[in-house]
Amino acid sequence: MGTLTFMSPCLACPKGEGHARLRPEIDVLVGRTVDIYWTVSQPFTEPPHRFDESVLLRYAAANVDGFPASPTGFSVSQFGHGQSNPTFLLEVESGPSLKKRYVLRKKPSGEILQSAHAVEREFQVLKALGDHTDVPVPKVFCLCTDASVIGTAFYVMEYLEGRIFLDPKLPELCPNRRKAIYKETSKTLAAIHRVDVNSVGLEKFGRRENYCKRQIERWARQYLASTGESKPERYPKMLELIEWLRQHIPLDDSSEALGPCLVHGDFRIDNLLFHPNEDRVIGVLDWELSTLGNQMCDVAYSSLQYIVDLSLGDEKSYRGLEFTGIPEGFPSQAEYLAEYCSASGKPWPAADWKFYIAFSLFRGASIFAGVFHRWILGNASAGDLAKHAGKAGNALVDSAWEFIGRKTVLPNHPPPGQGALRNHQNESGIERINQYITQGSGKFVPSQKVLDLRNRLLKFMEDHIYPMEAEFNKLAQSDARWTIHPEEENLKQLAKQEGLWNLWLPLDSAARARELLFDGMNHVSLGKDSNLLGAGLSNLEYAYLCEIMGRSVWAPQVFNCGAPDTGNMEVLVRYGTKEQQKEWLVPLLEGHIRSGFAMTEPQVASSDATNIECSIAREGDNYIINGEKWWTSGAMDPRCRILIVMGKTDFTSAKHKQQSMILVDVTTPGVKIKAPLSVFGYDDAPHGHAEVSFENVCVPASNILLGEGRGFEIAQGRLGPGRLHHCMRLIGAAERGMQLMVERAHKRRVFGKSIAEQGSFLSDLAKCRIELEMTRLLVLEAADQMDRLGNKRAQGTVAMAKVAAPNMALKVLDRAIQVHGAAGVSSKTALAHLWATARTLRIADGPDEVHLGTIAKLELRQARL
Ligand SMILES: Cc1cc2nc3c(=O)[nH]c(=O)nc-3n(C[C@H](O)[C@H](O)[C@H](O)COP(=O)(O)OP(=O)(O)OC[C@H]3O[C@@H](n4cnc5c(N)ncnc54)[C@H](O)[C@@H]3O)c2cc1C
Repeated sequence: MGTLTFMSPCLACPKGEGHARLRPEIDVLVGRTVDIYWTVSQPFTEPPHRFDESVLLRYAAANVDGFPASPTGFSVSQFGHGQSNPTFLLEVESGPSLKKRYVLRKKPSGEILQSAHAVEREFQVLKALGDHTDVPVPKVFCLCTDASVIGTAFYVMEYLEGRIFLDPKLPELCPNRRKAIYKETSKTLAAIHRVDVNSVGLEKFGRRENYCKRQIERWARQYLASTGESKPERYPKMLELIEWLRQHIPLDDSSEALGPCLVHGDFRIDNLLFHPNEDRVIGVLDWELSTLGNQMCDVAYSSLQYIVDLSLGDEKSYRGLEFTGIPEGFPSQAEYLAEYCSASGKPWPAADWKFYIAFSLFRGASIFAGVFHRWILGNASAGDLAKHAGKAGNALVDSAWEFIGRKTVLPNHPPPGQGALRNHQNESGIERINQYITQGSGKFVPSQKVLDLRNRLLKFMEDHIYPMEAEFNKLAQSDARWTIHPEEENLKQLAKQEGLWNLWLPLDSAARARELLFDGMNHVSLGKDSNLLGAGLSNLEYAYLCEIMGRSVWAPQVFNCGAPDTGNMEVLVRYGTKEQQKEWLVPLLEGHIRSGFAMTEPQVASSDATNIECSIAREGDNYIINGEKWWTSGAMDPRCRILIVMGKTDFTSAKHKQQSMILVDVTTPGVKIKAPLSVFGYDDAPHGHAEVSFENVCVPASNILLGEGRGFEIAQGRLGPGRLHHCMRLIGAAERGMQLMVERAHKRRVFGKSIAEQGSFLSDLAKCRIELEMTRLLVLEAADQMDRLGNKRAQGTVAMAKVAAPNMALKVLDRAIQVHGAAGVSSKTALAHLWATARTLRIADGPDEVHLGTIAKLELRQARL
């Protein structure tokens, strides 16, 4: 056996160093199999653990299954010094070549704290798990509580051969194996957490409720006992941390509704025994601190290596992998958690992650304080390294405060790819849709290309959009609301670099733009402009992506997929001349400028565009425009440079031939952006919906689009795909509502139960999901029909989607608001703004009644045929 060195105190053990991980460094560091269950280190010599081997032999022969009845040899040796429950290897021979091995674990001799060395509990949990679950644990044979056998209670268990990895960075493994080992680690933890304690007889194994609260008090007491007068100095930040933790205990900590949950209490990679050759766990060890409680504490504890390095030493920063660099092949913290959530079916812990990590660090700091105190007293069994424990403890406290101070600690959702796509999380549907759209084949199963884009988009949202929402909102409510947040422009560049740019541009329109603007050059020859023309997607393909952008009101413009720009660009692509395209379409495609569409007028019912009164009169080589517009979305944006104005060039011709559309540079004299309008109090700064007046505005005649009297024709073209985009985004808005609703329902307790347990909520939630899925299918169908049949023949289905989508989103968001109580109507969540936006789309996208009229007319026409 190799020599033993102290590595790190076990942060779960009340005695700390008494439970220190002792390592056979040679065997393990080179990654070779550690050939015994728990490394044999020292001969059976330690005086406090002496006992009569012959009595033990007799007892074992009578009580241990398969133990040789007449052994020819029997030896006992002790595993690594320092374990809080002394552990021994029993080797028994019953013939020249027949040797059997067992492991015995006992309480320490002498006076002990009963609660700290409860081998009876270890035996109980190992037996329950071994007999009834697939959690890999060594098989236990017998528990002996008769002190006359070896002096204290003990149990005997199976001896397993395998590997223990003592360094969580797994330096001895290649990147692929590291990944596999961590995946297995998270799956094993999930297997423990999935155990139904009632059905395996562990329902009385501990108290579930108020676990964190009790733990905080326990470790706070320990810290106070180890520091202060005539002891090591107290660290004021530790006292503040205790207070912070008391104030931030997660709501579900007191929930009985979650039922009793098994907690390992010391779950970390070096308590797992891996198969000698395969990357799978064959035994979870060290159950001394197992109990019932809050399982997220186990999860956070098992992730601490990302935040801190717990090994003691000189001149250390104690900084974890997030600072020192994540080794190749290693999952990020979010990926590790995603695997765990996927395997356990637990909700994504972003909301309370600060607490759980801070709590684990606090517990560690308290243990280190104890170790340091004992070192000063001269009785630390961790040896000389314990002299660093004081500094290490304070470093953990500093890390906790640094972590608490971070803007974000986890993305709002698990990262796409790996386990997250299979996540059972939240029952929110966000991951459910990932499940069904990524599996098998069928009409609505997107191609691999779309799935790749979708995953990249999801990651972009997690990494860049959700974390910035609060910041963008803050600026939009400040005095500087009509300016652009610099980060928005940075994100646009990033989206462009990542190929998440102009994805809305349909394949056929892109082909036309390529022809006119780039003389038919293909993507490759376009070089740096290669993604200006989108990704060559159909409307159906874009639907899967647009939906994701709809989850945040801030997202679409970052990808240059926001309204009204997409509709305006579509007009320019389809109906613009080469010159018009060069002047306006290119900067729009590049995202350098923005645009507005000015049709609606305050004095006439604008849902019937034949009422429009704005005049566009030809004078020589120019047109003179006079009129009042309102609700010109985007006109307040400082980047807005071009308006497409709808007006009448001939008040006398046929009803649908009077209207024309013309391009107007907003800087043209006579254009007055008068004031922003607000929607339920939201002025949507810096985008805005403006009142605009045109007073003798003179523009070149070449600014007319398609020709005089062609306004209606263009409107039909513009409002096809462009308006379906609203429906796609509304699906995303509703998904966000579902997700927030479910998260809230799990957390919030009313009248003794969580909202998630209230019957009325359950039925409402289910109905929301049904409506959302029906609407999603309708929107996908409409997009598919536009691709296959063209915009005109798809108009009935598009009209249905336009009515169904905002109405569905309103219902879902309204329900989500209700579940949030007063917070739901405030600006504390994204719900109120999403709801307000969805409500406008029952009007802004053409009133429901107009679409219903279209649907009904088609239905009647069909019946006549
Ligand atoms: C947030 C927001 C953004 C907007 N952005 C733009 C923009 O960028 N550019 C732009 O030009 N306009 C924009 N609009 C205006 C929008 O297009 C119009 O509000 C819409 O076309 C309806 O016109 P109206 O407001 O004049 O309502 P009206 O035409 O006066 O209609 C009022 C109501 O009459 C009823 N009605 C209408 N037609 C029928 C029918 N056939 N049968 C039965 N009842 C009917 C409906 O209940 C309808 O809501 C926006 C509006 C909002 C709220």
